[in-house]
Amino acid sequence: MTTHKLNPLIIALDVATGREAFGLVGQINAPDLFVKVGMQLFYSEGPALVHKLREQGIKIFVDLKLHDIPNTVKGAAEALAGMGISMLTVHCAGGRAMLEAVREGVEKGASLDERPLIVGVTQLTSTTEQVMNEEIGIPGSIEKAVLHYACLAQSSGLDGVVCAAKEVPLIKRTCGSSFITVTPGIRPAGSKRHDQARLASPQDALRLGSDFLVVGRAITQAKDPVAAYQAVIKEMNEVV
Ligand SMILES: O=C(O)c1cc(=O)[nH]c(=O)n1[C@@H]1O[C@H](COP(=O)(O)O)[C@@H](O)[C@H]1O
Repeated sequence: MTTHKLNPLIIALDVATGREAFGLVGQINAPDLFVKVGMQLFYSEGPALVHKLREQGIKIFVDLKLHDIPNTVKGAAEALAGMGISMLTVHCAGGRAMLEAVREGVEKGASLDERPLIVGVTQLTSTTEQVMNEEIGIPGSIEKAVLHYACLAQSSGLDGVVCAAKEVPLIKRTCGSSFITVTPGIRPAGSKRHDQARLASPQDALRLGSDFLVVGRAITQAKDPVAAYQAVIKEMNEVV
């Protein structure tokens, strides 16, 4: 499993073209880059882009948030795992049989010594409690819903979950410290909140126990992405 020695800062490459993606990674040019290729970039550039990034020694999180019948996600997970990536996502809302199928697919597709981490999306960080209650139809608090999915993910063989930083302590207390938490919705002081609802600063996310911080627009849309990346790293390094 590719758990260890991954950079805890994941850059979300939410850009339209490979050219823009390579422009950004070339500018930042850090030795241990860990980037997220999401729907926009993967759907436009495909697996070829993943292979090209890998050739540069970059670690890759492919975030396609799988959510379909078990047989379909199993095949998708197998194909993704065969690309030599380090992390992938699936929606916990698909239920146990689907989550177990992703795990099976990953094990089938991955090489023996290296399988990607599988993390389950709990409640999107753009979702408020009101939206979850009134539109999605899940009653109660966000924390309770997120914890429910975290427990389901763990008992279905996933390595961790994607959640908001504030929810990390409860998940770690319940599922154990080795159950991985990946937290988007990260905003360094002074940056725009955009469409995110459940936010945290890089320092707060680390202090709350988050294992991986996902940062997109605060870096990729900054006037100076290199300075923005370095500022986040500096902020993270200040947390003892
Ligand atoms: O699975 C994810 O990565 C994800 C889950 C979630 O709940 N919220 C969330 O924002 N993300 C992703 O994290 C990234 C956040 O981007 P920024 O808001 O620009 O930092 C985007 O690529 C989202 O697709």
